[in-house]
Amino acid sequence: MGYLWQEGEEGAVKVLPRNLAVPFWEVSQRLGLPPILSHADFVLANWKRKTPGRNLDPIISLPGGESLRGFILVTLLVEKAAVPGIKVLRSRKPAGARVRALPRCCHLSAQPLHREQTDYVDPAVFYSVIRIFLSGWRDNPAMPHGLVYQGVSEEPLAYSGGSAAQSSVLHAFDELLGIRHSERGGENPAAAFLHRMRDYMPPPHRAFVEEIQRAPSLRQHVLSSGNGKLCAAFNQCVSALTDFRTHHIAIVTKYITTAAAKAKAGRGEPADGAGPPPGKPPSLLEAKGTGGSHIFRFLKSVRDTTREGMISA
Ligand code: HEM
Repeated sequence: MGYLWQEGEEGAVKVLPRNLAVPFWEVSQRLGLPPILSHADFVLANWKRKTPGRNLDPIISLPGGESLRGFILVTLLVEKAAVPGIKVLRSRKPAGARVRALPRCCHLSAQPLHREQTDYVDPAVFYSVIRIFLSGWRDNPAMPHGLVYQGVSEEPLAYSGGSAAQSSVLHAFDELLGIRHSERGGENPAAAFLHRMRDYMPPPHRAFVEEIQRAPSLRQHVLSSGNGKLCAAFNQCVSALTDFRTHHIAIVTKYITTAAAKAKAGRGEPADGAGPPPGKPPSLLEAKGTGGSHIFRFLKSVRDTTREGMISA
């Protein structure tokens, strides 16, 4: 990603030389991941302890200094906060017990997102320095034809950039609660995007999400139980997930929309130590996510479908 984007979006490299492309391709094939930086590489596997039992540090880095470190580690904390929920989800306890245990776990995931992201990641650094390095070469006007992986394919290949949309956590909770983003009337770009993001998950994570999708419907179980307490617990989970997505929209507004406006007005100077922005602040992806989706239309549609997953009394 560093090699590709180091000159900014106007100087993006269109051909990845053979000595980088071939090993990258082969390692990715072995891992069952696409040959581009993904959530799995950048967050899930990208941490080490500074010293045994002490705080964490990322293993691989990109420009962005302390803000990059914060961005990686806070995202990792959200994953960690979801662990109790995932454990409940995997447990063999009866469905009712699992629904009752879940609301507390779903709530946890939102906490680090809105509190700590704001404390540790400078929006100007995120927008002007970090973001471009997460960009992909699919649906990206800076690289409309994709990237030629020399020695792998003569035709350019197109892949979406790294995004927490590739995390299995939200996909797993959605499947568990029966929140089907695809049911909002046939062809739904948000659903198609989210579904495509599963190709960027490590194969066991993808298999886990698909296993939950195939399992008997928890929602149906709660509905047919006629048990008010169970319905309330189920709705608390849906509500926690909706809140998480609402907070996330606020984060994206701050880190992309407001930061872009400040950068345009020349008021978005990254703090010292973040490294220089690669070229001009990126503008081509202002309204689009790193995965190429139209950000707010996409995020709001996903949030609204989540809310619609509530069971009415
Ligand atoms: C500076 C902080 C962040 C920014 C600017 C940001 C930005 C975005 C954008 C633009 C998208 C749209 C999809 C794409 O094209 O990539 C997205 C999706 C998503 N992000 Fe973030 N994000 C941030 C932090 C996080 C964190 C910490 C998490 C938690 C793990 C997270 C979870 C998600 C999820 C799950 C989606 C898919 C949509 C959904 O399921 O609601 N994001 N994000």
